Order: sequence, then C-alpha cells, then structure tokens
Amino acid sequence: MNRDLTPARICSLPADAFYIPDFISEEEEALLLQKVGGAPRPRWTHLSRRRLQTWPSSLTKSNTLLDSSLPSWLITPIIEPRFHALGIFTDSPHKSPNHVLVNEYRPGQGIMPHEDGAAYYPIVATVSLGAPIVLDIYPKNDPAERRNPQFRILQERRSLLVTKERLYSDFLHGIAEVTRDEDLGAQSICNWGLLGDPGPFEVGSYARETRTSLTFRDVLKVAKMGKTLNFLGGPK
Ligand SMILES: O=C(O)CCC(=O)C(=O)O
Ligand SMILES: [Fe+2]
Repeated sequence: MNRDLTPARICSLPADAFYIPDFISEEEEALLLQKVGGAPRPRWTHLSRRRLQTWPSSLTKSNTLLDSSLPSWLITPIIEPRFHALGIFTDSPHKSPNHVLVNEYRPGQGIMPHEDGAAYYPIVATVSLGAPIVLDIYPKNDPAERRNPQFRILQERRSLLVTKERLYSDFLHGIAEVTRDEDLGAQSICNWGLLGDPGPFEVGSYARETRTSLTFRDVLKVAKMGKTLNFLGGPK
C-alpha cells in the first residue's frame, strides 16, 4: 500500500511520516480558508492558545462519532480523489477520514506537546493553510526531553503531512508558542530535502503568520443514526 507515498517519506524519522509540498493549489487554499472563515461563529471553540472547529461534530464522552458526513468542501478534492489515490487511509477501519479538526494559530500561539490518543486510528493527515509552521516531535516517555524536540517538521502552506503508526503512538507532537520559528535549516528540519521551496527559510528563521491546519482522522467508534433512533424508540 501507499506506493505513491514512498517518495514522500521523511527518511530521518524513526517511523512513518510523509510530506508532500504543493498538495493543494493556491485557489483551493483560498477557497478552504474562505469556508473555514465563513463558518458560523458558534462553530469555533476558543481555547487559550488557538481556536478550533470540529467537523462534522465533537465526539461523545465515550469517544464516539455520531455518524454524519463531512461537508463537501472537506471531501473534494482532498479526500476524494487525492487521499484515495494515494491510499492514505486504506488500512483504517472506515477506509477514509470521518472527522476533521480545524486549528487556527495566530503568531505566538501553539499547542502543548500531546498525543492524539485512542479515539482515532493511528493516522493523521494534515493540510496546512495560510502560512508555514514547525511541528515539534518529542519522545513520549521522557519528560526531561520535552523542552528539546527530537525532530522538527516544517510544514509549508498548501502542504500535506501524514503521520502514522509509531510516530503517532510513541511520540508527542506540539507547536511552540512563538512569533518566529528559529533554527531552520537542513540540520534541524527533518523534511528539509522534501520542501517545495526552501528559499524563504534559508536565512534560518521565519516570522509566524496566521496558520490554519485541517487534520483528517478516522474515528474508530461510530454510532449509526439508525441505531440511535431505535434506541430513542424511533422506527425500526
Ligand atoms: O495544527 C496542527 O498541525 C496540529 C494539531 C494537533 O496536533 C491536534 O489538533 O491534535
Ligand atoms: Fe495532535
């Protein structure tokens, strides 16, 4: 599987991660940002260091997704045809993502080192919009190391990053709360050789601008609406 992803493999990482620059066009990026920005205000959850949209809905307390489809702007062209053509979710239970978190980070914002946990099949496919950002990868069982990431992945705008398996389960990931990503270069950025255009980063730093991520996932537990209706005493 994932034959077509092979050239995109980030070889210096211990387990599977893939990086594809220019995964979407500038027009597609503009349309996606318009859709995210045009979502009704209550769609946003305001967190202290970023804001978040959850599509099609938040998971229940037992990490269950109430079955409903993603909006079409999150399906075409990213999932269908591109993810399917690359076979990204072929091994996951629903063969396709059923849940998308949209995170928006202004300069100085980020996300603490964390793992995405057992609600999802261990694959995350992230499309970056608006501006580049560095994703830090930390060893999971070594709190002393957490101030120094073990790996750093530079995500250009319009790129795709796929992280899976051991990178998903044995490491933490986070985004530093900084106004400028520093220490950029071939030595410190593990996907440097895969960047679409390293030019803007060759000076070694890059000022943050608002960056939005679409993270596509497959939630393992899905409650079918039919069953929910039965449970509520609705028609069988
Ligand atoms: O914005 C990103 O690229 C990472 C987001 C993330 O880690 C999450 O939502 O769990
Ligand atoms: Fe995460």
